[in-house]
Amino acid sequence: MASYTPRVRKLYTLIFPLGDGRVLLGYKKRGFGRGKYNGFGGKVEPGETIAEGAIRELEEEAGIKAKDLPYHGILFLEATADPASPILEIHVFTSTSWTGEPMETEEMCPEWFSVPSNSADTSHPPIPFQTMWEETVEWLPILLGFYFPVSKGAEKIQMVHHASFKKGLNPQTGLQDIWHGMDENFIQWLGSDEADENGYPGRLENWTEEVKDRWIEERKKASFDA
Ligand SMILES: COc1nc(N)nc2c1ncn2[C@H]1C[C@H](O)[C@@H](COP(=O)(O)OP(=O)(O)OP(=O)(O)O)O1
Repeated sequence: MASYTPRVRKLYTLIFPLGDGRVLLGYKKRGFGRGKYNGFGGKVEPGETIAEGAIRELEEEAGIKAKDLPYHGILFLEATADPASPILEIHVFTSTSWTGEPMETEEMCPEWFSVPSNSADTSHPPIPFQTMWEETVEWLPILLGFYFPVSKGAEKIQMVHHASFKKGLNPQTGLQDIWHGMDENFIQWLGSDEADENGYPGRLENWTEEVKDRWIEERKKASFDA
């Protein structure tokens, strides 16, 4: 029987704190993604769970400690220009309850933005999609759009998203940057207790490493063959 060798992946977390009709984003002041707005997160450290890593990073970056942590999805990000590089596996959460007040830290400057919905708090500016990672623009409106009108059971909405990036000149920095432009991109929304017709579990909690790799490879092949 052929043995299964998992692909190298780096684990990251990403949290979007939510208020009534508003979302807290962080302006990244240094390092990877500097100059962009994003959720709060970072690498999962050895010995901690993904949820523990998410809570720690939110506190380090925004000064608040999450009391709830609905799980929404996984982003698989890959550099097309560098096939040997690991896949970034980013686990996405929201949070609606925390202790402390958002505050600027060495890494991030937190700011509230209005989410377009019936209950939107219009005292904040609209989400600055033009200064966010381009793959985030694909799924964040759907995630927030689902979340706000449907408060009951909203924590069940989940997604998997694969995006690959090509090398090029980054117009923002003027440098060669493998994350410069999005190449292939496919997204699947989950929300069922049943597996789909291809056998993929309807809940992310049930996705094994092997299932994740198979899903990515099948989607890539389908997009190549199309
Ligand atoms: C390129 O596409 C990305 N899109 C989005 N939305 N988020 C991304 C993308 N690539 C990375 N991220 C997220 C994942 C993490 O939340 C941060 C990066 O974390 P960082 O490299 O700053 O990790 P830390 O552990 O905080 O690093 P240091 O403490 O060593 O600065 O961005």
